[in-house]
Amino acid sequence: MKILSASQTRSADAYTIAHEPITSLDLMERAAGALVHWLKQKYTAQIPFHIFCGPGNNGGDGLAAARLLHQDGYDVWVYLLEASQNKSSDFTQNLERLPQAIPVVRVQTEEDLPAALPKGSIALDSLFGSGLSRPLEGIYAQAVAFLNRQPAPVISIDIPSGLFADAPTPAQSAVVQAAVTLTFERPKMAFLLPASGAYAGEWHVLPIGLHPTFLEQTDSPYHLLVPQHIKSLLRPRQKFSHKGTFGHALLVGGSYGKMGAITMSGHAALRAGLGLLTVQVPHIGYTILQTALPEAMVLTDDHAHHLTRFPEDLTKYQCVGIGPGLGQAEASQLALERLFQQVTPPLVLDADALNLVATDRLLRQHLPPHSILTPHPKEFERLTGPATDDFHRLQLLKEFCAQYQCYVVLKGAHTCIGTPAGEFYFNTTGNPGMATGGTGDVLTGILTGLRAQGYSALEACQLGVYLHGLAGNLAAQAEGQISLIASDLYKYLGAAFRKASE
Ligand SMILES: NC(=O)C1=CN([C@@H]2O[C@H](COP(=O)(O)OP(=O)(O)OC[C@H]3O[C@@H](n4cnc5c(N)ncnc54)[C@H](O)[C@@H]3O)[C@@H](O)[C@H]2O)[C@@H](O)CC1
Ligand SMILES: [K+]
Repeated sequence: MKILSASQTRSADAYTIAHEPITSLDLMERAAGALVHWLKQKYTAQIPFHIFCGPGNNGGDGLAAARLLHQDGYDVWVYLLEASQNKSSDFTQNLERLPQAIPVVRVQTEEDLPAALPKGSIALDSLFGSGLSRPLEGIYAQAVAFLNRQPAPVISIDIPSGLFADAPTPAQSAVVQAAVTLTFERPKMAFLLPASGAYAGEWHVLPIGLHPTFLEQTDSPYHLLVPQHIKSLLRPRQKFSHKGTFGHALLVGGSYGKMGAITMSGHAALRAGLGLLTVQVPHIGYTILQTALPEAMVLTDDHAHHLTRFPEDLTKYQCVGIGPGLGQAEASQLALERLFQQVTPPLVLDADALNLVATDRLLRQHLPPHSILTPHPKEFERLTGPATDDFHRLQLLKEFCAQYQCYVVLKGAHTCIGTPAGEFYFNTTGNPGMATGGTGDVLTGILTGLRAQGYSALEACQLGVYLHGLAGNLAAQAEGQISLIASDLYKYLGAAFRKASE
């Protein structure tokens, strides 16, 4: 699903108004209807709503929602913050339509704000939406501070007020901290990035029927991974297939004290549907692997504690995953240099393999094209240098993927896949329970297992990050987020495949 910029959203609104056709006022009514429908599912008419409206169309949404909630028997208070002279016409018309019975407080100075919102009420934030053009100041910033002080949960309409939809919001800006954001048609970029995403709280997308032709014809490099797309990628198993049909992967890693990492990758690769798995570990890992992962074949390095060479013949493997628990011994670096100068099967590089690539110019120069790299933000920074903000990091991601013709899975709450073509795919599954050691090793295993089965690099990345997060969600449902550990992810991977194919 494409993610639109604020200006593309404005164009989508305008196109819908012109081509559906529908008046702008009626489109706002549809948006308010979707909001109120959502609110009514969640809150009974015993819950009072305090609605803070700004001067633009976001404020207009709030006013229309106030009227609809009032009609449905809810107690509603409206606070008007219209210091700006540029009131939108839909705002003005919705103000005229507001029933007399709704109390309206005109807020010009901080003193006009109530001491506090009554216990048990909900605040709706419709101060500013995607039309925000500069950080909030004066009474608007004071209203934001007021809302953020309230114990009442704040529900932001479209976007938390003060947050820029698709540009960095300057530090120290006044931004509403929403418990929930109800956003129209598409999530905003800001929700997906670490510095801004937390302001949106739990966000929900409310479709408002923007014109499908516009959505189809508009290009965006930013995409969201959604269940329908994932389902379309999954290949069902054919009756006469055999283990050779599903690929043979090699996983390379493990070092003294870090054999668990490569063992977990192995479990995950197999649970991802892989036909055959060989794991290469330092000598010390032989018994560990044969015991902990009986389904895998094991090759041992001559060295007891770390990698010094790759197998001579790599042609029998459809993918090689390198890195979990690898360590950064000089001999391992040299082995990697030799590997990169050969023709290799598709590679998945993680953890110390990435750290070695980051510090060794020769490795970077010879990075085989179409490799998949899976850095977390710190590892990514080692590869590209520091980013000044989340949007700059996306720019660095784009440049890195283009320069090295690789796929980068930048891990985070919304893991982002960067491609050589300059596209970005944000994941929608996963939870904070997965912030625990070893979950990255599991992802490497899943990606290696999928790639070896013949999924393209992009397909493997999309399926891999989505299923990894979905397994995390299913594990958290059963075990809770706090107790979730990395091995739960491959334990629930089968359930994730089942759910994704429903
Ligand atoms: N017909 C449409 O176009 C629809 C618009 N919708 C709503 O409209 C919103 C966008 O509306 P607008 O474009 O009117 O934008 P906003 O409601 O976000 O506000 C824009 C107004 O605020 C002013 N402004 C911007 N930054 C300011 C600041 N820091 N301090 C003071 N004033 C500032 C602008 O000059 C403009 O007058 C969306 O977020 C959504 O909530 C929805 O009703 C769906 C349909
Ligand atoms: K808002």
